[in-house]
Amino acid sequence: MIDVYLLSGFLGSGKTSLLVNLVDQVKESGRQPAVLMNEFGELNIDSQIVEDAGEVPLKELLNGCICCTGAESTEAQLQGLLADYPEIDVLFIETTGAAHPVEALDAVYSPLFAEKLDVKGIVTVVDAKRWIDRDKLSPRIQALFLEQVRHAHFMVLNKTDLLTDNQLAFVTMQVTQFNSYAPLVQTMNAKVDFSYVEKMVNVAAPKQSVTTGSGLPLVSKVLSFDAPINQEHFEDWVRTLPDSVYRMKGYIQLEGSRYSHLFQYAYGMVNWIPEYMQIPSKLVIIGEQLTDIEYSPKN
Ligand SMILES: Nc1nc2c(ncn2[C@@H]2O[C@H](COP(=O)(O)OP(=O)(O)OP(=O)(O)O)[C@@H](O)[C@H]2O)c(=O)[nH]1
Repeated sequence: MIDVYLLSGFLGSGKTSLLVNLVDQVKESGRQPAVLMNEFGELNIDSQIVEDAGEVPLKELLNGCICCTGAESTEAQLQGLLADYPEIDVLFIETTGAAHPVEALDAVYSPLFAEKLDVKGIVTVVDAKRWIDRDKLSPRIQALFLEQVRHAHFMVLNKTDLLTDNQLAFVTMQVTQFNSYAPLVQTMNAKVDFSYVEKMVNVAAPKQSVTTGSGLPLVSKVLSFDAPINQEHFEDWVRTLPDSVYRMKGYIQLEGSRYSHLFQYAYGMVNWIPEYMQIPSKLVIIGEQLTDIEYSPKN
């Protein structure tokens, strides 16, 4: 399994600095890192910085973010990366500062990778200076900034050099109140010990009955099905699910169909798209508190 970390954080918070640091540390530990990054616009400055850091497999998604270029495009990029570099140990995915962490996670939780990727969690870089000035952001951007903090499994409170001791104590208290389950480190230039991140992400994310990824509040769970599924019965089950299920997707073999269907669920809506091949039936669920969620096929 490849350990996967999503690096989230507001524009300019220090994600690229963190990425370069972590990639170096993974290499020093004798493991093979890889990077998937995306940015707005054609000019990709960040990937240049990472390439300069040495031989690291890298895929980039230009023209849009991981969420709006579509999960399919990310899936294709990931598939390409995994095929080209079978020896990857740790994969970092830098999301654009404008990405909502749930959507960024969504892109990596593909049923195609359920057995290959171990999504460890979201590491959010919080710009300490920006936190103080966040009232100056527009309401929509402010909400995104807070969502990135709320969904973190590990927080890097960066740019601490720009704050007084009092301000730093105050910001740290506020941020940890806002997200009280994720460990936090205070940094300059996003310098953090990767072995500490690895250890603490696991502490913050106790393994439940999940196959890939884990953590609070966002968790994922994979259900596998051996026999074809009755569509009506399945959709009835979907309607019984709690609001804490945000997103589901999977390849499902339906009764009466020769090939699999791609199943998508978001915001209460279901969507089925026929595929032209048989793919093992697996459903990836993303949400909060999923331990009790199981599907019992129609007898
Ligand atoms: N003062 C100060 N500046 C920092 C710190 N960390 C990063 N910076 C600077 O902040 C700027 C943005 O850093 P990046 O690492 O590129 O941040 P990013 O989140 O990848 O930025 P985007 O790609 O725009 O989203 C750079 O000019 C860094 O040198 C810090 O701890 N203190």
